[in-house]
Amino acid sequence: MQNSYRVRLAKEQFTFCAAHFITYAGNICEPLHGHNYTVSAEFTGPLDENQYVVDFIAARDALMAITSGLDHRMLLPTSHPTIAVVADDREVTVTFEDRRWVFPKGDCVLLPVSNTTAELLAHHIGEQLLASLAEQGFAPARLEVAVDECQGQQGVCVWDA
Ligand SMILES: Nc1nc2c(c(=O)[nH]1)N=C([C@H](O)[C@H](O)COP(=O)(O)OP(=O)(O)OP(=O)(O)O)CN2
Repeated sequence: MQNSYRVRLAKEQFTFCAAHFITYAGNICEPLHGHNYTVSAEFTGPLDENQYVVDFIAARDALMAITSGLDHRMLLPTSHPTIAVVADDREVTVTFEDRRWVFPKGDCVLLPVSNTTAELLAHHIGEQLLASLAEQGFAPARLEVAVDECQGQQGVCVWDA
C-alpha cells in the first residue's frame, strides 16, 4: 500500500462578501447581486524536511491575503466577450448591450477572467495562491481550489504538476 499526503484549508476566515453578475446562455446577463463566497484549498505532494506538504501558516496567510482583497468589492471580468469594463482614475464604467453601471474605482476588483463564475474565481484565486507560495519555496504537486457561492454550490479548479 502507498501513502500520499494532503493539506486541506477550509476556514471561516476565507469568506469574502462580494458583488458580481455573469452572463449565461449567450446573452442573458444576470442582475447585479452578491454572495458570501467561501474558499477552500487542498494541496497534495511529498513531505518536505519539516514533514509538511505545505506549511499551514504560509498557505493560510497567502489565501487570507487573496480573499481579503476580494472582500466588499464589485468583481468585474476584464476579458468577457460582451461585458466591457473601462477604468479611469476615479471610476469603472461597465456596459453590456444597453445596460451601463458606474462604480467608484476603489470598490472594484478587475479580474483577468471571461466571466465571474465560481469556477473562474477558483482559477484566479488558485493562480494567485500558487504564485505566492512559489515565492516562499512551496510547489505542491497538486492543488484544488473550491469557491462556494452559497453554502453548497461550488466551482472547483484543479492544477496537476
Ligand atoms: N457552474 C456554475 N453555475 C452557475 C454559476 C457559477 O458560477 N457556476 N453562477 C450562477 C449565478 O451567479 C447565480 O448567482 C447563482 O445562482 P443562485 O443559486 O440563484 O444563487 P443565490 O445566491 O441567489 O442562491 P439561492 O439559493 O437562490 O439563495 C448560476 N449558475
